[in-house]
Amino acid sequence: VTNQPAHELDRGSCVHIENCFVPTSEIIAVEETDLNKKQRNSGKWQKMAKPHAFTVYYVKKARNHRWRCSDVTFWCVDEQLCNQWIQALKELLELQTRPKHLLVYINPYGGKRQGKRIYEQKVAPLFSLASISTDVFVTERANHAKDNLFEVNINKYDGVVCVGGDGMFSEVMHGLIGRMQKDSGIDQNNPKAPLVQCNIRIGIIPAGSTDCICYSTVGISDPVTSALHIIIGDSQPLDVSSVHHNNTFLKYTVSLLGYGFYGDVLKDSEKKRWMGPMRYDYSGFKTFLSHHCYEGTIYFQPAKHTQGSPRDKDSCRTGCHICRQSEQQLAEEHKKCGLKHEEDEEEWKVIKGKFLAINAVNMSCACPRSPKGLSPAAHLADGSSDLILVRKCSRFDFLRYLIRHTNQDDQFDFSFVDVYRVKSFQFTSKLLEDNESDVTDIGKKHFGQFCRDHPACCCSIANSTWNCDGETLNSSAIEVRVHCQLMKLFARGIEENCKEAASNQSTVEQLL
Ligand SMILES: Nc1ncnc2c1ncn2[C@@H]1O[C@H](COP(=O)(O)OP(=O)(O)OP(=O)(O)O)[C@@H](O)[C@H]1O
Ligand SMILES: CCCCCCCCCCCCC/C=C/[C@@H](O)[C@H](CO)NC(C)=O
Ligand SMILES: [Ca+2]
Repeated sequence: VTNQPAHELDRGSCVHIENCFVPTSEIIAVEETDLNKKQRNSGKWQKMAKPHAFTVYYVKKARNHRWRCSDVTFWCVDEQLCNQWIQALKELLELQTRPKHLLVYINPYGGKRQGKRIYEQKVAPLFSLASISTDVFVTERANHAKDNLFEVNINKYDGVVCVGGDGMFSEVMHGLIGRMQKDSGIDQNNPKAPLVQCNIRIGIIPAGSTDCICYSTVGISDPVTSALHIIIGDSQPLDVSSVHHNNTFLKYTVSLLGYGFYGDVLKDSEKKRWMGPMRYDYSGFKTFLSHHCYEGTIYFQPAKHTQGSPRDKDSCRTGCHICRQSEQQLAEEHKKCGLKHEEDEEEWKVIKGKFLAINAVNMSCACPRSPKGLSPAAHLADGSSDLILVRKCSRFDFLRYLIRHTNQDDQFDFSFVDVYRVKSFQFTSKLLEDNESDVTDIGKKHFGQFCRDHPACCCSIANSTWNCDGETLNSSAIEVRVHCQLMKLFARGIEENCKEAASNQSTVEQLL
């Protein structure tokens, strides 16, 4: 089957499986084959007196970023040669930085309530094949996983896996980032505190209703694909934004922080959890009909460090050069600025108005309902967020905007939609400004009399709610700051030319 001697394999090798090349980084496991179980179906080998065999399990890439575990068995007459191959391949796998011991949190109530079954039937057998040991924790209440992460001996683990949706991921992320800051003596309530990076990776096994974080970082929401990314030890850095109000930490967000439409949809849908994922369609329709707009003021600092723009045609893909450059650029800026906090002196822009939706997204927010996402050119790890402002418009125009989430047309090509790439922003609702609460501190600091110079207008009915990665957040004044690459996932971003790779591979399969 192969003409390469076992001792010639090195770290970057590919195993040549007939016409199919598998990078060693994508081998899942190598096992001696139990010949009693394995049927010797190839005529050539049936004639062997005492055959020996080993099986290589590897990642097979299918269409639309879907990965599957495939295997091929190598037969051999020489026992010693067979053992040499097994040994050499196992040594190669040892050289890969892969997780060996994982902490798994399962939300049994996320999505269609299938989390436990999905983990037990689809994921646990793969972990066991890859010799990964696990401590599994099925949550009994909301915040159970988060609280537990403050107590466990985290250093025992090479990663944390969450089985659930975006809300469950958010919980685990809060536990990990919070734990990291606590252990390092960082005060999360200080919005300007330089947060400590979280080097322990999180793997997401999608079992929620939207699974937007999984979809946007892997390209598909599929439990087996995600399990394989975890097994081979992929790594994808991720920007995280912190949300504060008056020097009080509220939440972190990695996908959507949305006020107005998406906040209202979430708030209404929480009452309908019994409907499962359908609740978003029901509440989406209801919220669309209500057509509420909200008045407020947004201050933002444009992200000057990054070369990209939200209107770019190219999207963030595996090994993205924009993310790499932004990381370097930010590191240089931090070195130069030192303790000077120059960020504060940088330009702030202000926008006042009536909005149907204010969406800040750290990633595209692609999901099965919206395959390109809310901002198709947003980057996973460039230290910026795309701030999308949908101004008051007719129901018909808003519907046209929503429909563009689901097709190929440019969703920013509307006179009532503005989009900015930012590194921080602040929002204050008009209601709060009028009440002259403490929150005006935020605005006054940068713009003094600005708000009072513009008399009140007629639109505000009540405040909306924030949709923060699928969790509700009630604050009508917030301060948001993007922390570049604060954490890492077991993922590799979305791969380019996936369709081509998949069709090449299927040709190979036909040849085998
Ligand atoms: N055992 C539990 N009982 C009740 N709620 C839980 C439990 N474990 C976790 N949760 C909470 O359930 C909420 C929603 O879970 P999850 O995100 O997994 O599903 P979802 O909301 O259906 O999916 P999505 O966020 O993708 O729309 C999270 O806020 C999480 O904190
Ligand atoms: C009539 C056409 C309607 C089209 C509606 C398109 C809907 C696209 C939905 C995109 C949501 C992406 C943002 C993700 C948000 C998640 O954080 C959150 C929790 O999982 N999900 C929702 C729905 O708020
Ligand atoms: Ca980003």
